[in-house]
Amino acid sequence: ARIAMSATDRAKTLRTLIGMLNDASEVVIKEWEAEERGPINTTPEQTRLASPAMFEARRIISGACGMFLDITQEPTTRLTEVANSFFLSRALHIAAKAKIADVLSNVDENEGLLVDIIAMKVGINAQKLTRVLRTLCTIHIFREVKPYHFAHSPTSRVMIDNEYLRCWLLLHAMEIYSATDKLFDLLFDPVKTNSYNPRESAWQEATGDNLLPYEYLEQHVERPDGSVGPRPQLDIWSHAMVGVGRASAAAMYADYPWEALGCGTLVDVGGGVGGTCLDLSRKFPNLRLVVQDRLETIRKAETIWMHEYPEAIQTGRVRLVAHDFFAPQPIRDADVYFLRYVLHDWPDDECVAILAHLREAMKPDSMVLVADHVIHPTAGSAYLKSAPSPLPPNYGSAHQFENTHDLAMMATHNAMERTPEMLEAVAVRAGLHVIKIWECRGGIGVTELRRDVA
Ligand SMILES: C[S@@+](CC[C@H](N)C(=O)[O-])C[C@H]1O[C@@H](n2cnc3c(N)ncnc32)[C@H](O)[C@@H]1O
Repeated sequence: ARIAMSATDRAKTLRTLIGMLNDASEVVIKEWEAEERGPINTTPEQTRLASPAMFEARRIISGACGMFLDITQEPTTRLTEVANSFFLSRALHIAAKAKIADVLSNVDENEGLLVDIIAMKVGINAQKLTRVLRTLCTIHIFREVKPYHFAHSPTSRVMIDNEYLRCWLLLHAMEIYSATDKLFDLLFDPVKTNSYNPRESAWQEATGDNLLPYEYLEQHVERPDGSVGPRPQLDIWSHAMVGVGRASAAAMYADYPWEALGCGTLVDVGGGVGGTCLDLSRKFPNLRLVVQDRLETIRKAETIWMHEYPEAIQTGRVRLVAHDFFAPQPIRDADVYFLRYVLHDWPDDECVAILAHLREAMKPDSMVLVADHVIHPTAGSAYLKSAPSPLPPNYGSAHQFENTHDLAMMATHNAMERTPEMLEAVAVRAGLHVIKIWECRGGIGVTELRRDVA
C-alpha cells in the first residue's frame, strides 16, 4: 500500500522545520555579531574553524532546508533538478578553469564587469559564458548586478587568488568526472560490479589502462610544453590535497585531545610528506613522531622538513622512514599508529592487511587512530550523535558531501568511506575494535581502535 504523509503530518513537519531554522539562524546571527566585535587578527586557521555552536547550527540549517524543499517542491521537478545537477558542477569547473574569480577580483560590486570583457580575457564566447555564469549566479555563486555585468558574491569571493581551492574544485573536473561516466556501465556489468580490485575501478575504465590513480598521475608523459615528466594533472592533485588537508586539519587538531598523548610516540602510517606531523610537532613539542610513506614520498619529505623544521629532524624527535604499510610494522609498541586519508583509499581486504600489521606491533595499550570521513548511516549509528527530529539521524542534506565523496572513492579506487559499523567489521578481522569516535567540525572523524574493549 502507498504510505503518504497526511496533510496534518506534513504541516507539523514543516512547522517544526521552520522553528529549527529560526533557532539555528539566531545562533548564526549571534556568531556573526561576535565576529564583528572580535579581534581582527585571528589566524587563518581560527577564521576557518566554526565554533561548535555555529557548526551545529549550520548542519541543522542545511539539513532542514533540504528537507523543507523536499516536502514543498513538486516531486518531478525536484527529481529532474537532481538528474541534471551535474551541469551545476560543470559550470563551476568552467569558472575555476577560466579563473573567473581572479578576473572579477577588483571589480566594483555595484557596477560589475561587462561579460564581453570577461569573455575576451578567458577566451570563451561571450554569449555562452553569460549562460554559464547565470547558471552559477542562480545558486548565488557570482552575481549579475545589471544585465550582462557580473561581480562577486560572498561565496565566489573565497576563490580569489586561492590556487589551492581552485585546484580542489578542478580535481572534480578531470579523471574523477570521466570515471563517473564509466561507473554507470561498470555497476551493471555482471562481473565487474562485484570486483573490489583497485585496478578494476571506473578510473581505469576512464583512463584506458590498469594504473592506480597515483601511478597514472606520476607516469612520465610528454607535456604540452614539450618537456617529459609527470602528467600536468599531478600538480593540480598535489595542490588540491594541501588545500583540503589544511581545511579539515584545523578541526582535527581542535577536536581530538592530542595533549593527552603527552610525550608518547605517534607513527604516521602513510603520512605523505608529513604535513600532519609538521603541525603536531609544532603544537605538541613533547610528542615523538615517525612519518612513514613510500620511498619517493619520504625523499620529498626530507627536503621539505630540512627547509621547514630542520631541528626536529636533527634532534631525532621526528623521524622520516620509508615503509610499505603492507609489510610488517618495524616500529613496535608505539603509543599511537595514525592513519589519515589512508583506509578510505583501500577496499576491505587491503585495510585488514594494513591494520593487521599494526595490531601485530601494538602493545596492550597502543591505539590506532583513523582520521577519515565518517559515513553517518541515514538511519543512524550507535557511535554517532543523531540529528534532532524530524531531520534524518545523519542531518540529511548536511551529510551530502560525505556520501558523494564515498562515491568518488568507489569510482577512483574501488574503495570507500566507511560507517562506524563498516570500520568495526574491518577492524575485527584484524583483531581490533572501534572504541570511540571524535566527530570533528571539519567533516572528518578520528576513530580510536584498540586491541581490547575496556
Ligand atoms: C591520500 S594520501 C594521505 C597522506 C597523509 N596521510 C595525509 O593525510 O595527508 C595516501 C598516502 O598513502 C601513501 N601510500 C600508498 N601506498 C602506500 C604503501 N604501500 N605504503 C606506504 N604508504 C603508501 C601514499 O604515498 C600517500 O602519501
